[in-house]
Amino acid sequence: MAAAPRTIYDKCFDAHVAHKTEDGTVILYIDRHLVHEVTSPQAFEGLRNAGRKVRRPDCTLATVDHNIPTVSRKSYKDSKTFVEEADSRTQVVTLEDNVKEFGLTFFGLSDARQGIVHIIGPEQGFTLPGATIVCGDSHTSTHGAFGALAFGIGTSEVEHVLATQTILQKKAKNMRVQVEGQLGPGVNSKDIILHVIGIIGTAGGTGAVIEFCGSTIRSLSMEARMSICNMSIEAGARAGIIAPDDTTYEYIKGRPLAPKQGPEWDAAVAYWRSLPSDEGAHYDIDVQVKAADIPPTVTWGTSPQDVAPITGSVPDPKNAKNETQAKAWTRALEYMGLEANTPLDKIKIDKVFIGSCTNSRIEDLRQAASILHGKKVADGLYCMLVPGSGLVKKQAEAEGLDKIFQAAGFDWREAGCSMCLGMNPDQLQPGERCASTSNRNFEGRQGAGGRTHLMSPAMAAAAAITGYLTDVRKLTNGTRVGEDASKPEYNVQITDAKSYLTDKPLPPPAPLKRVPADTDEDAIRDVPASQTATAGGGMQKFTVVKGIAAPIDRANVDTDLIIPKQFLKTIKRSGLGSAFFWPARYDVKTGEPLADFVLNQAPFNKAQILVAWENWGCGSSREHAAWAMLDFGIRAVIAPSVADIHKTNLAKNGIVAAILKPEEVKEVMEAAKAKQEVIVDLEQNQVILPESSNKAFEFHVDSFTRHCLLNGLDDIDLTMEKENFIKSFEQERTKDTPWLDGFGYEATGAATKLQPVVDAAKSAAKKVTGTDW
Ligand SMILES: CC(C)[C@H](C(=O)O)[C@@H](O)C(=O)O
Ligand code: SF4
Repeated sequence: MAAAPRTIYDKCFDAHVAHKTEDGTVILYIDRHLVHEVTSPQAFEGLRNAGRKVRRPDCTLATVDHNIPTVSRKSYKDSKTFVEEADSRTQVVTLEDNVKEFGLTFFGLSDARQGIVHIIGPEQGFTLPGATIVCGDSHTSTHGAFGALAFGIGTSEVEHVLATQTILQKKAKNMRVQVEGQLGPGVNSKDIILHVIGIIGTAGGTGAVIEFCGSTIRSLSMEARMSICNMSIEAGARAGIIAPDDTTYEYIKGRPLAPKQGPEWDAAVAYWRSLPSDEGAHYDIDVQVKAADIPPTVTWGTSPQDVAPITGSVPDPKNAKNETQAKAWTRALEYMGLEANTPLDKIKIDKVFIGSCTNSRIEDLRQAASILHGKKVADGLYCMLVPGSGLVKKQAEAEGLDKIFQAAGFDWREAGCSMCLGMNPDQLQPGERCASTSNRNFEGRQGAGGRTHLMSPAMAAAAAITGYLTDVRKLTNGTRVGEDASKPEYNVQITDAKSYLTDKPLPPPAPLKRVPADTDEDAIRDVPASQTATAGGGMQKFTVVKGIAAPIDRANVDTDLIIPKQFLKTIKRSGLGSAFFWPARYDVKTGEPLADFVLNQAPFNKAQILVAWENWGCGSSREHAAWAMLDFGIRAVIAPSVADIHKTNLAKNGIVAAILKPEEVKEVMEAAKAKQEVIVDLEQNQVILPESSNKAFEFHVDSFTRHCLLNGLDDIDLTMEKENFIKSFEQERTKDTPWLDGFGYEATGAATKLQPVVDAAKSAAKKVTGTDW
């Protein structure tokens, strides 16, 4: 019998199964692991505490991006003196130490290849079709543009990948978003993805991998495709993926970490050509979009689904489809300082940010420059341009784009995440409004009290010129913007991105013996090592929890709200309870607790359970959200749906996500509001309302997660029990896809040489027995 047709997701997933248990839990082999400073310190600490090594340093690439200043690096000597903020410095220096100790390839602040983790992977050819790619960062979905299975993970999973080069997964649903036809003038890939999120909502892709296809997607460049997959996470999806084609291969060819030209390249391309979905493959969810229906799009509210055509107006809560939406819109309008029915192009802005892993590549910069050339930004506006990597910056300077931006009045910065989330000093002040090319418009995202409108680089450039949200078509007389690279409307020389990749690679870091605590290390870190050590893995058992449940009467609570960026700068897991729900719990300006917020009121300030509406924990992969909840005392969340990455993070920390039907959540919410106790019983798989005649609602937790929760098990140990499967998978991988093995950077003059694969067996973790799952 012929094999059933498969999607590209099915193929990538199936090709990486190292082991599968009866309940469908898979040990999925990971080909590529990207690491940054925010989500890795606790993972390395966990490895260190357990005496484990990094299993595949050759498949791991680290950089600093979130915390770093974007001011000129001319005076850079070392990070200890360059990064001024103490807690940011601690994270940067901790990663520098960790890459040395564990022997990983690292692009630090003195390296032109440093940049946002999702920019540098593709740039270096580290990102390849058919590969599994993870990073402790939700926008890992970006790499799906190459036909890779790429997704964000939490810090416990980062530790799992570092130790085992695998991750525990269950198969997701297949979803297809097909976009057909030609885009109108002034419309580009950012508009496509904002429009799609507007249609399906921020929970639309929950539990699914979205394949983007259709003639519109095929016609896009790799960089435009990356912007689309990047924001799949804003659509709630586990990953986004686009089948590779000649555009993909052309982009990859010649990059430092790509398979080398010759038989290796030919074999790789032959394999990649087998990846696109088979005719007749099954999709659980299908969405069709006409390119002609997509206008230049902006967001008006505090969720990426709050989108509208720039020709439209701020919506009126009176027209909301239900009460929950009306409440959410009212709240969003209040936060954004907007009146219902205001035309969008009458909204005045204070700042413009062009950057982020969504839109800081060379084509994004060219797009913005093609609008800005010969123009000036509006009076009183602060505008910043933050290239995605040192190499993007170099290329832009060679093309003269920096001159265009600077002449227009933009601040030309160094590479990093910058004001996308403001973990560094680049932030909005309370009440400031920003036209931004980033991906999240959550409350406080770009600075406490700041207001974000998401849009494309062309639209952000148009807003910079007028000082208002602006329809870019008005500035271009309806012509297509920056599309004909052979006849640029501005006087710059378009260059080839790959010519910037020929720098002499830096040597890989030499292994470092860890310095004893309380010597030099304490001086660097501001916090003595003795106070920063955290136990790796290890979680409390969960059987039954009975207690007060706090009613969080909101949908789409994002992890930026559960714990905002300023608390992510820790290298510990503990002590975050006071930061839990900070933006809602405290006055942004005075830091005083807000008496009317439920978690500040007795008895809810002692709640062990939360009840919320759909899509709890959407957005960022920060496991800090789970740590903050745990530290506050929360052991269970009851909701109609919980976002994928966050759900895993909860489980890794012994917190149960009890998913109930909306009408059941309604009853629990009412009981919670009445201050009645609620029981979450994992042994019986039931939520019980003891004060309502023991009314019970069934919930389901997959059997492996349930087993770990009931027994408080460390899943790294469990995975290492199956190490023989991982080893044989690695042997097969070396035979079938040899280009995925063993190349890091090695200083051999100007050339990059393949490095042998490390002996993974030697780094095997200690063995445990007596568990069976
Ligand atoms: C810091 C990191 C966990 C986070 C993410 O996962 O997305 C960040 O990149 C963000 O954009 O909020
Ligand atoms: S979304 Fe922003 S903060 Fe997160 S990785 Fe991308 S640029 Fe960095």
